[in-house]
Amino acid sequence: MGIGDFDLYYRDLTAKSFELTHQRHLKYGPIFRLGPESVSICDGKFAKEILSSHRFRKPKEIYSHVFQVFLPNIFTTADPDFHRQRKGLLAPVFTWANMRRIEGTVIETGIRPLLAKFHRIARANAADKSGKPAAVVNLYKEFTNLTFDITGRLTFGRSFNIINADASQEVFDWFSGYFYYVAITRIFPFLNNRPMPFIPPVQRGYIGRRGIVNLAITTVRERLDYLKELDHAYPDREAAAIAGKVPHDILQLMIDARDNVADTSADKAPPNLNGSSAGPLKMGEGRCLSPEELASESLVQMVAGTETTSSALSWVMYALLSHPHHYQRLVDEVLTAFPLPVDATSDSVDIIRADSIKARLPFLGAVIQETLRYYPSASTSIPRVIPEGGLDYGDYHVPAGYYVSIPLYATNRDPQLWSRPEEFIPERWLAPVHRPDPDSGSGATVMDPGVKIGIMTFLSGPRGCLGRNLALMELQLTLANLIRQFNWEFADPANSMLNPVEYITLRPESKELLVTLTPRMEHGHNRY
Ligand code: HEM
Repeated sequence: MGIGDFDLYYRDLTAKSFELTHQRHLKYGPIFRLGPESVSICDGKFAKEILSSHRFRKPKEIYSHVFQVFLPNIFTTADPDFHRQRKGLLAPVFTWANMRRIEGTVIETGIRPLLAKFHRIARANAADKSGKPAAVVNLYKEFTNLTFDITGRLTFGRSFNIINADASQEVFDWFSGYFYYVAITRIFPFLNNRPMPFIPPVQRGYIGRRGIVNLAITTVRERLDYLKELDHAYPDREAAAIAGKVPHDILQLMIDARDNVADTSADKAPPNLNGSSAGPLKMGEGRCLSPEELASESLVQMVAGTETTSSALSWVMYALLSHPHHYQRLVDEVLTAFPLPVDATSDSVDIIRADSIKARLPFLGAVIQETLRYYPSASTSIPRVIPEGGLDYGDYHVPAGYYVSIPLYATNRDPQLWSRPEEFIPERWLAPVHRPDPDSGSGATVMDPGVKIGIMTFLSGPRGCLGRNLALMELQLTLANLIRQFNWEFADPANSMLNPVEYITLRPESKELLVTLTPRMEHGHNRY
């Protein structure tokens, strides 16, 4: 272990690595040495070049540790051929057209139950002696439960129903145990992969990992058995779909996905869960994912897609409530575009859909983008291995084999790309803003260069986020509908400041975003 490693652990332990790296870039410029064999580069345009191809590979040991719960998968692989093939199969699953297909599932599993729960809470409050429907909830926790239920339903084919659960669910404990385990075994690798009954948190993580792997395998098996039965009952899949028997979720889209390359050799056909070959694929069908590969991809989506999205939801609400004029502008936009019918009741009010939200709520889009810039859910530094020939940046040459890290939080606040980067300004996404010229003191009114280049929050290039469209759809649906149906305020305005900390994702240190909700229908005809 070198001095650089101590620095790395120090930064990890503070949970403020994102902020420390940002401060160092402001002090030392766009490049500095991060460790004995690694550099950090904060330069949006250059980062895009690095990420535009597979030349700068993922360091296998770092990625497999966190994201390889089971088999190598799209997230953990460092092999360009494996990745190209897997992304070729999975990227079409996450197109907007497919998001529309699964939107109903997202609404029924997550958005509607959450709205109903908030109405229930308000109704219960109104029934007590205060008579007021306003009620306090911890939005951070509610959003964690929401995205857990949605991703679980989409990738495991079943809702864990945590939104409505009174007690913690076993599966939720498995995942949280696993996340904690990953954090500990990263610092103490010798604890990895073995039962540790005398160290309860490690043992919990060990059990958690076994639990989620078994669950993923069982889920895929059950779905494949179900589809076999369907094939017996209906002449073809289209007839089954018309009868409403084909599930609308990501698991199904992954099962149906084929790559463009026809592969007729038996030895390349995917093995089944018992390890034997599933037999040759039919000509022209292309390769599909084996059951084990499906289980592995479902798992990594669960790991990569829940806390990232719930963190983004919490930070949007926090940013809005900390900037009441932005909040008010958004409320006006939502209620003008989608007024509540005067006789609306909590049960009858419709849910606004993603296409209408995108078309009619531009300020919401800007607020989401600005929050993803300002509080990137994955605020960490993204490491890549420098290929043969080394890396030239300005006057510097960094040798092959070193790591280059791209700090997402710092790049999203790079003054070269964003005017007044430390301010939360959603308007920058809609219209030119004043960019002061540091030399002349004057300036110009132009679009921020960062708007054109784009935020780094989902990364970019071939290794960019697979679930970006899904995350954006979840954000739009949740925020538009929550803001339309309820008014939101900090529960304790005098103590509302949150301290962001980084534990893989950026979250409030307290794990709390305490807010008061008041149903808007209360002011019309409908009452509790
Ligand atoms: C606001 C929410 C999200 C954010 C900020 C986010 C961010 C990111 C980032 C920064 C990466 C690159 C990581 C790296 O290379 O180290 C990534 C990759 C990935 N994300 Fe997301 N993500 C989000 C939601 C999701 C969702 C909902 C899913 C799926 C259900 C998902 C699945 C993945 C996968 C599979 C990869 C690996 C892609 C590849 O290597 O080709 N993410 N995400």
